[in-house]
Amino acid sequence: MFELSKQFRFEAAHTLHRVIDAEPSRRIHGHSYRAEVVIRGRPDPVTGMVLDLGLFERALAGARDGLDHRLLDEVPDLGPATMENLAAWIWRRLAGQLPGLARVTVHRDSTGDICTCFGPDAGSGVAA
Ligand SMILES: Nc1nc2c(c(=O)[nH]1)N=C([C@H](O)[C@H](O)COP(=O)(O)OP(=O)(O)OP(=O)(O)O)CN2
Ligand SMILES: [Zn+2]
Repeated sequence: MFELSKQFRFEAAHTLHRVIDAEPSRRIHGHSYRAEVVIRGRPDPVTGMVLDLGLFERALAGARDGLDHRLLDEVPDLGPATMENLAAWIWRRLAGQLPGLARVTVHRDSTGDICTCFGPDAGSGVAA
């Protein structure tokens, strides 16, 4: 069994309702995100590939386009623009296109924040 992964970066703005740091979080502000997508499978005996990385990249491009340079509050079906919901949104977006999808991890490198989604029921309050 193999794991094959690919990453993409996106820049996005959001607001959040929080108990702490409430006022600055409510204002529109931006973050740099990095998403890592992992699929699990066995290499095809003819091609030697779990999945052609070019096809992998094409699938990720659609998800990236839905998030990059967006106001995340306005992204359909995302819900509150947390890292948890971003990981779940990317999962839902890719699940139909990437057989063997195993996990989606969203990183905010500037603050060391990392969130991993392992399946479709991981979102909060948004129907899968
Ligand atoms: N469980 C979660 N908690 C928080 C999330 C989240 O997605 N899941 N997100 C936030 C906010 O995005 C918040 O803006 C992060 O705030 P903070 O850690 O203070 O980092 P900065 O805004 O200072 O980050 P910079 O990129 O350095 O500006 C909070 N909690
Ligand atoms: Zn934020």
